[in-house]
Amino acid sequence: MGAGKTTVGEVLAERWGVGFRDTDADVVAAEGRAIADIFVEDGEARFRALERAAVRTALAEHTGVLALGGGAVLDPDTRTLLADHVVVFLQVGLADAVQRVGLGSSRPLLLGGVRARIKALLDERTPLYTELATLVVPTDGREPAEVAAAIEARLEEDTRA
Ligand SMILES: Nc1ncnc2c1ncn2[C@@H]1O[C@H](COP(=O)(O)OP(=O)(O)O)[C@@H](O)[C@H]1O
Ligand SMILES: O=C(O)C1=C[C@@H](OP(=O)(O)O)[C@@H](O)[C@H](O)C1
Ligand SMILES: [Mg+2]
Repeated sequence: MGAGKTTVGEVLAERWGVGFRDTDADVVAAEGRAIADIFVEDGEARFRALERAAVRTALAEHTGVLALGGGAVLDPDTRTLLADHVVVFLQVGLADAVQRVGLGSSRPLLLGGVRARIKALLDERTPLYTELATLVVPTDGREPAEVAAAIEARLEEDTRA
């Protein structure tokens, strides 16, 4: 949340001339309602099930850049689905994340104290992100285009190695 997955994913896809897809947008399109509404009306578990299905479908039919939601990897089946893919973990510190997401209410898990909620989510999820990532890229103090360029450079280094 606020790491820049959606923003940097779009920049990267444009840079590479490939398609971009975001599982949050896929869930919203399939359900015809906002993510915040899904959380309020049906709960987080239902959202995770919809998200798991969206990740499965996107990985099967999409060949470009795919952005996931920040909590997607909480689902064990989703983690398994990611096993053979290049997975980039966009690292963000508390201060930059808070600044980026502001006080917008479109992220239901941030309701009730943005700073404290982001800290709790970062503490809880960072071990999972690190475990799943094939590439870890810091984003603090970097513009989305710089982050996209850093991902590209690191992937090229890996290809040469
Ligand atoms: N590297 C960055 N520097 C500054 N702002 C950023 C950066 N990456 C994303 N943003 C901004 O932060 C907000 C959240 O970005 P977003 O791409 O939706 O993150 P995520 O998909 O990881 O939640 C957006 O307003 C976006 O413009
Ligand atoms: O961290 C999370 O659990 C969530 C992150 C959101 O996506 P972004 O990480 O793209 O904001 C979205 O999937 C939903 O609000 C839940
Ligand atoms: Mg996003």
